[in-house]
Amino acid sequence: MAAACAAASASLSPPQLTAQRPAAQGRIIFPCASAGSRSRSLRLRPAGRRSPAIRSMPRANKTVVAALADPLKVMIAGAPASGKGTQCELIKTKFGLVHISAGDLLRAEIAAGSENGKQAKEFMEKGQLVPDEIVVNMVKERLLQPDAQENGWLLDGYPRSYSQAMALENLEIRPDIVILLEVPDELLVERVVGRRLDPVTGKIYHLKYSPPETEEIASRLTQRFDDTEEKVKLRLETYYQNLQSLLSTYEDLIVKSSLHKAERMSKAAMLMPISWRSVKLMPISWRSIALVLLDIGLCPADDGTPLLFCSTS
Ligand SMILES: Nc1ncnc2c1ncn2[C@@H]1O[C@H](COP(=O)(O)OP(=O)(O)O)[C@@H](O)[C@H]1O
Repeated sequence: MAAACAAASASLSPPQLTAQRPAAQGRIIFPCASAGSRSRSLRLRPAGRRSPAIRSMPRANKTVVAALADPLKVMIAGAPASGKGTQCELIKTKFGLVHISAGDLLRAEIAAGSENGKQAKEFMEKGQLVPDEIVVNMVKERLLQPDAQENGWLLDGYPRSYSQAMALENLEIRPDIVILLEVPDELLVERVVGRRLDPVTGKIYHLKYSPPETEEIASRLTQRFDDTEEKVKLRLETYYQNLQSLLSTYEDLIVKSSLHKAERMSKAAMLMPISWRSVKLMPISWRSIALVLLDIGLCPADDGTPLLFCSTS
């Protein structure tokens, strides 16, 4: 396991899926895991024996062999302010996936003043799920667009109910891995209430843990209309009511990052039990990629707690 992890995790640079993704054989380049480490490739070929050329390579140059025809598909779930946005940025950058956030799609509808947006806002203000009639098609259409089909996708905040999960299952749209971020509620409320957005750069700040660098930035920060203590409590309630449907639909694909455990464990101790079960259950073709995904690193969040998937490069 450790050797496989090391081999896979050493290969990190933005994937070049589009240009080099033939049906049964391709090549993904991942960024270096840390400054100074060499860029290595994950060579994708039909499962089976490695070629003599690969077998005879010196260990440091060996590529990880995996069968892969399709681009990576990742789902990420977690309570409000559990860190989905931060992790999505890092995963997106590492793997070149198209980030599709259901919440962002809805906010774009609101900003555009569309009928869907107007209806959605009423539910969002109450911390409730926006009805399927609006959300399901919106997400489905985005997932089916060519960029997501070609580069793979990172779906954030969808599905949030059994019916939404089934809508994807009926279309035979399944992720390769589902990342679930677990963070204690008291931290979540504090994170949400202090969260601010810089509308110019898109950067997220926290008034206490990650304050704006200058007065000028501070003066233009905005707060999401549903980021109040009262509303986040409602959003949390909705989240927990619907979590079970996600867990049961993707039971075999879920990788959990549990913050309360992470606080007490070393990086290795935390990553192994999380990753090992899912990796074993995952189709052979995705094992090496899952190992890469799970070994990107660990670094503190703004409030000092550890997060998975922080960039180490
Ligand atoms: N899959 C979804 N189904 C229904 N409503 C959604 C969905 N995703 C987001 N929403 C609505 O948008 C709001 C904001 O979602 P999001 O931006 O993901 O933030 P958070 O995860 O922090 O609540 C939710 O509270 C909900 O009202």
